[in-house]
Amino acid sequence: MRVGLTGGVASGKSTVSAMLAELGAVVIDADALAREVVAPGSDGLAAVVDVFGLEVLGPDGGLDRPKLGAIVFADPDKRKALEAIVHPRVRARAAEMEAAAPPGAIVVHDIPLLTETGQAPTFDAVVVVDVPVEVQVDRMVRIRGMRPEDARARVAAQARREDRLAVATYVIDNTASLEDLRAQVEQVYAELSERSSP
Ligand SMILES: CC(C)(COP(=O)(O)OP(=O)(O)OC[C@H]1O[C@@H](n2cnc3c(N)ncnc32)[C@H](O)[C@@H]1O)[C@@H](O)C(=O)NCCC(=O)NCCS
Ligand SMILES: Nc1ncnc2c1ncn2[C@@H]1O[C@H](COP(=O)(O)OP(=O)(O)OP(=O)(O)O)[C@@H](O)[C@H]1O
Repeated sequence: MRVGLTGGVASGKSTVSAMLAELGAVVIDADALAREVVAPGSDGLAAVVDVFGLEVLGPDGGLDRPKLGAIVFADPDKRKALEAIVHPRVRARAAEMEAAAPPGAIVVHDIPLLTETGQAPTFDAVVVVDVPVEVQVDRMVRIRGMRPEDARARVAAQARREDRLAVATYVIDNTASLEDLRAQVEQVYAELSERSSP
């Protein structure tokens, strides 16, 4: 069974993914793959340097992610240019990882831009982690130390909350405690397990 997991930035996708993995799901994390495909020495990094120049490299030769983030979250055309490099490579790696999953596994694809990229219909079920924008911004500022304007720029680069909710099979509300979140994740996992082996 193939499950898409999405949510806005800092909504709690990674936290939910970790809980699903503990319960037995095979999780494929698009953000992690997006880092892997531009690792030092990769053709992805060479392609990024071709488009954005050597100034997006740090002193160690790796990608200066905060610097590239400041560029692409201020300019939609530049963001699209970066996505055109990263997304095809992420999808190829995700397909390889899915092919290597054990038969019968519940495979969860954690994809921040699942709604934006129109991938919802390709999954058997879509789980959306939902919080209001103010909670997203608060977590980015308070926990990650981002400037409020940078946090809002990231939110603005993503689908609206109602567009994500429109593609959800299951909605997980992550405005309360982690215990409350875990209880909802367990419930969703039980329902996915039932659907995958009725
Ligand atoms: C711009 C980059 C270098 C900034 O790196 P940084 O380490 O600060 O952020 P990280 O990659 O950990 O992403 C954190 C979150 O930002 C949001 N985000 C990332 N890229 C995008 C994007 N293109 N559009 C909207 N939101 C995005 C997502 O919610 C993601 O979960 C990086 O996000 C990137 O390479 N983005 C383009 C690839 C992409 O679209 N990734 C997202 C899913 S594959
Ligand atoms: N219910 C909660 N209560 C308090 N803090 C939470 C809760 N859920 C998640 N967090 C914290 O909020 C931050 C964002 O969560 P997480 O990293 O899981 O989000 P994400 O959606 O994966 O983010 P990104 O889009 O940047 O990849 C983390 O520091 C996490 O520990």
